[in-house]
Amino acid sequence: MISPSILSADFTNIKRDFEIMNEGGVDFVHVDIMDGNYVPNISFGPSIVSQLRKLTTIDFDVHLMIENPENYIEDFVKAGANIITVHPDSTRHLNRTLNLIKSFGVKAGIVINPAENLNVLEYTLSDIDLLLIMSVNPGFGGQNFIKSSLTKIKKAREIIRENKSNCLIEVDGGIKLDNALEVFNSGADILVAGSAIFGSENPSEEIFKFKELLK
Ligand SMILES: O=C(CO)[C@H](O)[C@H](O)COP(=O)(O)O
Ligand SMILES: [Co+2]
Repeated sequence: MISPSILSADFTNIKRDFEIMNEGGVDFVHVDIMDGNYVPNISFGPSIVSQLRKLTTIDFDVHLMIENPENYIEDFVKAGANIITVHPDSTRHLNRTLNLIKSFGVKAGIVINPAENLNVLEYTLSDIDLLLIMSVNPGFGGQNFIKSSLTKIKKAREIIRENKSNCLIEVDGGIKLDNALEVFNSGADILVAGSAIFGSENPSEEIFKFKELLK
């Protein structure tokens, strides 16, 4: 599955970019929320997300790169999030935050940074619907894919299989047409692609190529 990140979309022409995603039949829209504190960059908040919600019926996969995300879960649910992922080190009581997300009927996930291991899964796997593996350091679009992520994706796939879990693996950062298949074959279910799609001359064609490649 493919989840274009709108971080690299053209916000002066955002309706057009949503039409492209609607027509391209993408599986999710990846929405990156940055607070300038957990990560050294600021993107946008729930009010923008709720405006974007009017432009599509595709599920919003909301990636929270913010401190104390528990304080904003309800706002993002009201804004139209369908999946909410949080970084374990951004929230004091991870189990409580995951339960809070699910209490609104929204899917919950955790995010693993490039230098972090998968140990947190031991006591969270049964509580999550999605594991988001970062293949760049969070904060910016357009960075290079970190190769060691492939080993981590394979390990995560193995843990999920051993535990007979339905948890999906999503991979985020530096995914392009030339590494997408390797990421997919390592065990990813959902690929996030921001600059590869919206930084290209022809985003519709890029979406089509990603879909063809992953068929
Ligand atoms: O979470 C993110 C950055 O923190 C973005 O989702 C990610 O970087 C996507 O952009 P690109 O495909 O250009 O790497
Ligand atoms: Co992201």
